[in-house]
Amino acid sequence: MSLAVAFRHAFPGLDLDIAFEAPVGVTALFGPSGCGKTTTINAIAGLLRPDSGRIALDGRVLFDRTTNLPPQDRRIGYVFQDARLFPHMTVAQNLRYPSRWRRGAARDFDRIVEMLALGPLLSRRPATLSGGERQRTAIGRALLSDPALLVMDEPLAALDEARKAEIMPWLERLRDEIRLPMLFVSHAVPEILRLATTVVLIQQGNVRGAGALPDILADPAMAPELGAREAGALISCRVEAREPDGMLKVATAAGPMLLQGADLSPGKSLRLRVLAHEVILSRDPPVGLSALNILPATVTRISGGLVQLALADERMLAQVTPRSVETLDLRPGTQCFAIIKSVSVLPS
Ligand SMILES: Nc1ncnc2c1ncn2[C@@H]1O[C@H](COP(=O)(O)OP(=O)(O)OP(=O)(O)O)[C@@H](O)[C@H]1O
Repeated sequence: MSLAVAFRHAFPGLDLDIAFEAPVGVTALFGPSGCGKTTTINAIAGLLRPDSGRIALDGRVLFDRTTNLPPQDRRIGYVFQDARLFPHMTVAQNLRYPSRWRRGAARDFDRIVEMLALGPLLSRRPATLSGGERQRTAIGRALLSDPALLVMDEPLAALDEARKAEIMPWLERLRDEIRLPMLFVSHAVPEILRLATTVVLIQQGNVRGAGALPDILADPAMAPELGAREAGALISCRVEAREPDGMLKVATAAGPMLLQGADLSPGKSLRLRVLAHEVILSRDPPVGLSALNILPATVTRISGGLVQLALADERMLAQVTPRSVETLDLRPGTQCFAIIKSVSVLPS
């Protein structure tokens, strides 16, 4: 199951040339305001007819030279920034609305109500719900239309931080339990770090980069698109043991690491966020340092003040000055040590 998108479209001020694939999981469309994210979504949903191209969902052509399916025949569930529920209907009636003509809808209804914990809300009207509850209802309604693709256009943008935190676990559950490609338009790097499996970076109507989230994060050429402060890698690990001093020992492909303060039990899988400005490089094994996490690494790329490192199967970024690159004589293939000052833990 996947979505394949390739289209061109010319607006007076912007030529769009967009191509990417969205597999099962959450594909984040990320880019500055006006880069073409909504236009891309509209082309996929059938709300805009591109000048040329081909858009196919599970091999089913939605748009090409001879085909242009109307939106209602595309099997796309749409979740907007504002939930757009019918105000005069209860939550149950809103949820049932798209499935009125569909077989098997009753079975799906119970499953989706359970998954999104909508049971206690079923008899309420939208005006009495919180923003997060409204969005959960909108997601449930979109899923009950039996979509082959779920499109979420900045679904958290209208929510305050507390409501965002409330709905995030439901979006994660959706990602992990529903085997669908999902497009997620967002400006917010923290949302993308938590939710996305695939990232498509769009700039001025063009795809600047697309790929699995860890690969995009560890690509020095992509760092400027995400914002310099956000440059850094995402590393998978498993909790091994709680040390006598309370520190947590975790196993990564690059070697063991120690974390402070995380309240997690052995066996749990985690993702560690290692920001480029928290990594220092040394050519020799460092001694007498307070940093606990020092891992052997090989330089793979240097670009724009960022050094990409290979640590076994993992990639990491270190922010260094041109002077340090010269002094340490760093180049692809250089063996060195990555001294990691701090990491943050993301739920896996
Ligand atoms: N109907 C239209 N007619 C002419 N130009 C348009 C039209 N729709 C969009 N554009 C142009 O395409 C550009 C991209 O618009 P789009 O809404 O896709 O951007 P976006 O990345 O979704 O932005 P934002 O994050 O602000 O929502 C706009 O800046 C605008 O110049």
